[in-house]
Amino acid sequence: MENILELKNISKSFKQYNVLHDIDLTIKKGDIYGLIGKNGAGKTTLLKIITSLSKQSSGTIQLFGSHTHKDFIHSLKRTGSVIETPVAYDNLSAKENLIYYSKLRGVVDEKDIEDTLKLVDLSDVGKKKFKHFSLGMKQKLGIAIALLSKPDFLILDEPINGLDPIAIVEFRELLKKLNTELNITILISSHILTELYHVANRFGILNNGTLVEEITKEEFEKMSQTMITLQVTDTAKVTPILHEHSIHNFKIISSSEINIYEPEVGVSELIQILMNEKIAINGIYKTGIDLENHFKSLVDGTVSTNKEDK
Ligand SMILES: Nc1ncnc2c1ncn2[C@@H]1O[C@H](COP(=O)(O)OP(=O)(O)OP(=O)(O)O)[C@@H](O)[C@H]1O
Repeated sequence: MENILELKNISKSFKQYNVLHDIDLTIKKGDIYGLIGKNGAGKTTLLKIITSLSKQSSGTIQLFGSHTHKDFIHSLKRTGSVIETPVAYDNLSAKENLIYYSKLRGVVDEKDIEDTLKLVDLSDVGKKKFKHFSLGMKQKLGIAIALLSKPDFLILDEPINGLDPIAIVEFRELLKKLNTELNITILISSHILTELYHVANRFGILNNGTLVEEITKEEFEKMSQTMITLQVTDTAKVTPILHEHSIHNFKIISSSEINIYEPEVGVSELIQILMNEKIAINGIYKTGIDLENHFKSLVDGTVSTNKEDK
């Protein structure tokens, strides 16, 4: 499938302070890609680099397959973005703002403006000025402005931040509509994991400027059904044994607990392997893991599991 965006070894430093480290990230056509990271992880910095609002210290960006800087700048025309807070004129209504921005961008079709207002569900807000909009309405207008140039790729920085539950649901529906009906590929950042889980099909987890994992929703769902938690006296003795049996996909949670993510390995098989090696098992169970716990395990090295579920 066509790659919309390909980042290779993107790093960014502000003076001596390294904010992004060797980011490799790929977004495919049709993706809703959720970039997850705690406050300060580097999400905005990365999105600014992708949209050319900031320059990387090193590394390459390919947008719509661009090979030269000129191609890249040209490809940016196919990209719409709302970075940080949505910007519009306080004393203008939704429609007046769209008319203003459409003139600025050379889009003159009045019907486009009406269609865009309808698409983001702002047709009925009349003469209400932007400064009196709710945060959800402001986010919608920000997207509407970005949509005026009919982008193939939309980049949204923390659009869910601060929205009330109803606005979140509406927002999710809007993103799905843009993705499925208008074939717009979307990159959306957030620290609200569960909200991205409902809307994204692929996730990149950013921690302290490093992309610690890229995972599809499908892979995650498979993994979440197949995690085995193993409790032993000393995990250091167990890890070489796991490797010897071709079990490589695991995470050491503490000196006494390991999570194993190998769909092919069953609990009884694992018990047999450990018994043969004379390892005492203090506990072993299949457990569910949700995106939030997975995120915690990657960024803090801690996972809380619901042991009642076994
Ligand atoms: N212009 C700058 N000069 C120096 N440091 C900066 C600059 N811009 C960002 N940083 C630092 O880079 C780090 C990452 O910031 P960034 O805004 O990208 O994080 P974020 O993941 O978007 O967080 P948030 O959700 O809080 O916006 C932070 O420690 C921030 O202080």
